[in-house]
Amino acid sequence: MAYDLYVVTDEAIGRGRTHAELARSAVAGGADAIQLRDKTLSCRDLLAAAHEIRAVTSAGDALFIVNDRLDVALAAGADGVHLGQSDLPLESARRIAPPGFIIGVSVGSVEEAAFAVAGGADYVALSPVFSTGSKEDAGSGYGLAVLAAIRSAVSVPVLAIGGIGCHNVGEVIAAGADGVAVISAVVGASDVTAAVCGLKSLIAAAKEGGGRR
Ligand SMILES: Cc1ncc(COP(=O)(O)OP(=O)(O)O)c(N)n1
Ligand SMILES: Cc1nc(C(=O)O)sc1CCOP(=O)(O)O
Ligand SMILES: [Mg+2]
Repeated sequence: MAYDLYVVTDEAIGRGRTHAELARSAVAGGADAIQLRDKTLSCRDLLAAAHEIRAVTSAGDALFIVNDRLDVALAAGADGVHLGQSDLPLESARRIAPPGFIIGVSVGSVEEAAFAVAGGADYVALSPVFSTGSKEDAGSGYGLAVLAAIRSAVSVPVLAIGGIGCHNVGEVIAAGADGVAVISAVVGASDVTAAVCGLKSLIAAAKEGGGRR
């Protein structure tokens, strides 16, 4: 599973574009994964958006992950779900999910990362690595040293999210991230496809330069 660039959709900063429109443009630019994240929609409307993104990601060979909602992820045939520390416990989700279903977990420390991996997480995401305005309760960033420590401690893909853009993605990869998850750097851009292309190029260069996977 390649997670180089994982785009999280957000209509609130998407310049009037829908989740599906944002996903379509991001996949066109080469996004490896799309996450549907929306705390405002009804379950029915979230499922409708999920079905649309499932169609877009299947056509474009990108992974489709749903934030928080395992029920919606399963109903839409998504590839996985992303769970935070206060969401459905990983153990409970794994008991319900089918074999091969991807479960990603937000972590803020080596300890949380090790616990998530021991519980069967398929990837972990340092959340946040830098401070961000895209999530009110994200808190200040944990930083690159914690990212490097998590990379050294676990065997699953390690992502980072929070305040990542063209200006700092290289150092995030150099610090050990296998990939990055972004919102505003892509969905806040006037040209989503070009923003994805730019980030993908920077990630590839950083991995090539640092001999990373
Ligand atoms: C890839 C990725 N990493 C972290 C998060 C944050 O998830 P969570 O801690 O559950 O917070 P909310 O996104 O639910 O507000 C994420 N969504 N995706
Ligand atoms: C969805 C999310 N979760 C975070 C966490 O720390 O748990 S930070 C974040 C938002 C990331 O947006 P941007 O790429 O615009 O900084
Ligand atoms: Mg959550």
